[in-house]
Amino acid sequence: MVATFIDPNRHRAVLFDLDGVLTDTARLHATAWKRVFDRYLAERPSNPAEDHGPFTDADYRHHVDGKSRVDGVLDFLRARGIWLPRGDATDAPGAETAHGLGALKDEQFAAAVDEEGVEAFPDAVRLVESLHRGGIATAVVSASRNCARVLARAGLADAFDVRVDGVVAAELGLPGKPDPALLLEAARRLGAEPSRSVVVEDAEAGIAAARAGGFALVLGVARTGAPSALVEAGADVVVPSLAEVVVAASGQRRLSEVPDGLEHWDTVAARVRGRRPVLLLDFDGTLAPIQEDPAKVSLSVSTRTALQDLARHCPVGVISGRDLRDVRSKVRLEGVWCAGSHGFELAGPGGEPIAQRAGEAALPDLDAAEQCLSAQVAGVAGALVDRKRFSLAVHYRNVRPEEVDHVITTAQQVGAQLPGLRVAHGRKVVELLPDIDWNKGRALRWLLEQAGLTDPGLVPVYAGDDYTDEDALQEVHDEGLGVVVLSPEHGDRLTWAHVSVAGTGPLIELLSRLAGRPR
Ligand SMILES: O=P(O)(O)OC[C@H]1O[C@H](O[C@H]2O[C@H](CO)[C@@H](O)[C@H](O)[C@H]2O)[C@H](O)[C@@H](O)[C@@H]1O
Repeated sequence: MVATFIDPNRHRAVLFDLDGVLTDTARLHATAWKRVFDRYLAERPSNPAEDHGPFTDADYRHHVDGKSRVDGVLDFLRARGIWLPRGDATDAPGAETAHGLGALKDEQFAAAVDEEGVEAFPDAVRLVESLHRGGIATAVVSASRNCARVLARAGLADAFDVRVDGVVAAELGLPGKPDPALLLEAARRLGAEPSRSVVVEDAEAGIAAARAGGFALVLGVARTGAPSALVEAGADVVVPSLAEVVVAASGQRRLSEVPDGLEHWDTVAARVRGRRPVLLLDFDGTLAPIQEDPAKVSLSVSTRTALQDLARHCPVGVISGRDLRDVRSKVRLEGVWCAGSHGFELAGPGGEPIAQRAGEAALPDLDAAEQCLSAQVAGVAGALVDRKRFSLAVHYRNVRPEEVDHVITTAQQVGAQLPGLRVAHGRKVVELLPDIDWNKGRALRWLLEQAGLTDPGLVPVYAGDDYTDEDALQEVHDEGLGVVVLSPEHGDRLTWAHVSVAGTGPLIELLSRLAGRPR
């Protein structure tokens, strides 16, 4: 699972599907279709060449979702061996044509909207608001002729710069998804090239349309179903919720654009400006290379020797996702501060615990998540549930590829059900953490204050490799130096780091030069 960034430097517009992405109306559509098709198929004279079994969720996703009403009727019935005439818009609701059945479904959908109302998904509303703050244009693009009405019922009537829906499609004679015509029309109206626009979709037909239209980023949302169907349809990335989509800030860059710190020492020197460094370092993937078994990770002799030497010349701290006791037992260096559970627990250089109560309220939810996930993923070979005092990791590095989705989805669902927890992603790991405004960045600031290391003659330097390190890299972005340790697992994601290094060896070399202890 990859953190997903919308980047104002690259993306000019984001085009959203409506039902299931912005509003909770996909289930109203699915229910209305089911009523119409189940009744039609039950009343149709039996025929061995036709399948009259009930309409299923899979039928909705594969044949109907995202398409125009008429195309949905024709495509679904064709899959059941039934060819209906198309008819036209004058057909009465329930007439035995695609228009007739489509009109009947529309009556049922409209009644359901009136009876049940429409909710906008809060994660979608937050994303649209942050896109507007970031100066990125937005459109809603839907095959539905009910689009304006649904948006109004959800309180989103004025939330988008452009709307291209089933009404516009009929006026312009545009084909529905999976043809890209509606998306391309929306991009044209926004004045944004598809190659600089993002499409957010939950339907296979919509994903295929975005792919065919050459859009820069095709983002699938699998709020309930399995992400793999959307990946197969062509999504670049699939998220379980739009809360995982972040609008990048202007200080971030792609990993491929970050200069190597050893080759561009001038960049490092300009940030440090002769100040004494305070070295704050991530552990896994930074000080110790990634391994299949987290328990087998250790500092190499040369890294240990170099760190011990550094710790004698400048303040050093390790801020890890591991349990505090675990990371301390792996670091075992005199004079080094250690923070565990992504900064929710801290020990001073002599090992003395420093009270930090922020995560305590979440302990019952972490206990419940541990119990639940240990039971639910216990049967998956290679899955590992690792409880730390203030977080829970579900590792899938050693899980067979076809079972990875299941492990990720299960962990995310458990995290979403427990109000005290939030979900974060790391390298082949899903982490459940206390849902409070505390992270490695806040922990870094706290550590500097606890240790009395806020003197202007000091410069905080943070090095990390993973998504959870970005909070700390952001924290040092304005005043300090951020170093990202590259790995092939990253793709070309965004980072707050100023410079990169190619691995632990080059990192130690860079830190040693910084501390005036060149190796
Ligand atoms: O903040 P960190 O010190 O980087 O800790 C983050 C997680 O690191 C560990 O998992 C990662 O490293 C494992 C060993 O190389 C690897 O098998 C796994 O795939 C990685 O995600 C650790 O086990 C977790 O508890 C930490 O949260």
